[in-house]
Amino acid sequence: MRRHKIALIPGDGIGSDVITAGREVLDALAASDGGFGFDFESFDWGSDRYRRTGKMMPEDGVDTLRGFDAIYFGAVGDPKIPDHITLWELRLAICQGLDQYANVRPSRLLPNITGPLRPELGREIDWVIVRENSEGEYAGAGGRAHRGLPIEVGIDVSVFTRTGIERVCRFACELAMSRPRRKLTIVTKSNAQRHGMVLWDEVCKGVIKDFPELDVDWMLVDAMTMRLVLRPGTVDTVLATNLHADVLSDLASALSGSLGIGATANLAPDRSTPSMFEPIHGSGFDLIGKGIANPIGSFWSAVMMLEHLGETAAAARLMAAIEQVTAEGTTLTPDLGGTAGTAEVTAAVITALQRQSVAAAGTTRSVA
Ligand SMILES: NC(=O)C1=CN([C@@H]2O[C@H](COP(=O)(O)OP(=O)(O)OC[C@H]3O[C@@H](n4cnc5c(N)ncnc54)[C@H](O)[C@@H]3O)[C@@H](O)[C@H]2O)C=CC1
Ligand SMILES: CC(=O)C(=O)O
Ligand SMILES: [K+]
Ligand SMILES: [Mn+2]
Repeated sequence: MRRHKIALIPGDGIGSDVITAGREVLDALAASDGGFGFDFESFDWGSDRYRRTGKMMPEDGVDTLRGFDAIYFGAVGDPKIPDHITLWELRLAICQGLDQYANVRPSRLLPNITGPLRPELGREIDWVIVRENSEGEYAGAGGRAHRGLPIEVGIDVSVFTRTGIERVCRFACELAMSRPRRKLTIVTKSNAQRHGMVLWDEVCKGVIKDFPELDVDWMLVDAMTMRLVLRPGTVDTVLATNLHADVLSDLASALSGSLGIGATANLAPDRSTPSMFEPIHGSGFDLIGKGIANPIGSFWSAVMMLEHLGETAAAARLMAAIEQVTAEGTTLTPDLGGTAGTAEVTAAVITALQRQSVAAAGTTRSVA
């Protein structure tokens, strides 16, 4: 039997709810498949640990993760601890430490879900956003000085390197080429940001020469928000910087129904380090302890993890089960207009998995 060694990092708030749910679904999937299994190891890294020890994770946390096939992550963030501490000491420490430079975020309307767009426009959403995940605006370069004085200053420096742009652009081109429309939109703000963003455009112009069949267009990020809303069908694969794609992907997720649906793969494409899979949302301060967080984003992220692990048939089965639950429409969380809790949606997906035949799963579409 194939065994996959998975590090579970539920983290904070609703991250913990949706990873508990995701693990249940993955266990049910493995049990009904019979060909593979998971060796899960759960880590208590996050804000409670920070309160106890002063650290979000141990000093050698990133090295501990190197021994796993993949990481399944919830969310980080606590109402009582500054967000920049929690994010930088856990999620960004892992993504940067393991050089997971390609963040992949698919969006489409799941069956029977009505997003905020008019139905004929909403149905056109079928996007994958590729977010540069190692540098750019979130490189962490900068500093503060003269604290508390009138001359106090805070500086964040965006860092764009030829290597960083080149590798993520090549990744996005290959991903776009693997999709039927072979279409890539490259997003920057190279009118106002005249150094790093101009380098971005120049490097990408060089990379796309290796992909003559790819249909490439260029957008400034402000206009891109307009295009996602008004002409969703003209967009397929999108490449953008760390900050721009962070913002665009929350918009994309909301346009496809809810922030609770969006899925992410933080990929280390050369596979020399493990990749990390998580819903795009955060720890959901307003939902903590209510048991109503939508687990679909974490399930869809599990689909991406299964694909990465080579379990493509199981990935298709899980996606089909998610789609069956949204299609039925009777067991949805409040963000999608329903009244169910996280546990009920989880149970519904497990029931759908148990009912489906492996043959039927072979006809479902893949994630990206
Ligand atoms: N990758 C990560 O771990 C991320 C962490 N954060 C952190 O999370 C904390 C809260 O940040 P916010 O900006 O409020 O973003 P958030 O994503 O936690 O929540 C934004 C809104 O979306 C809703 N929402 C999010 N996930 C949902 C789900 N599964 N089901 C239903 N509704 C859902 C929330 O109720 C809230 O109204 C902060 O500490 C922030 O730094 C934010 C984004 C990503
Ligand atoms: C931190 C954050 O917003 C994200 O990973 O999307
Ligand atoms: K998350
Ligand atoms: Mn985000």
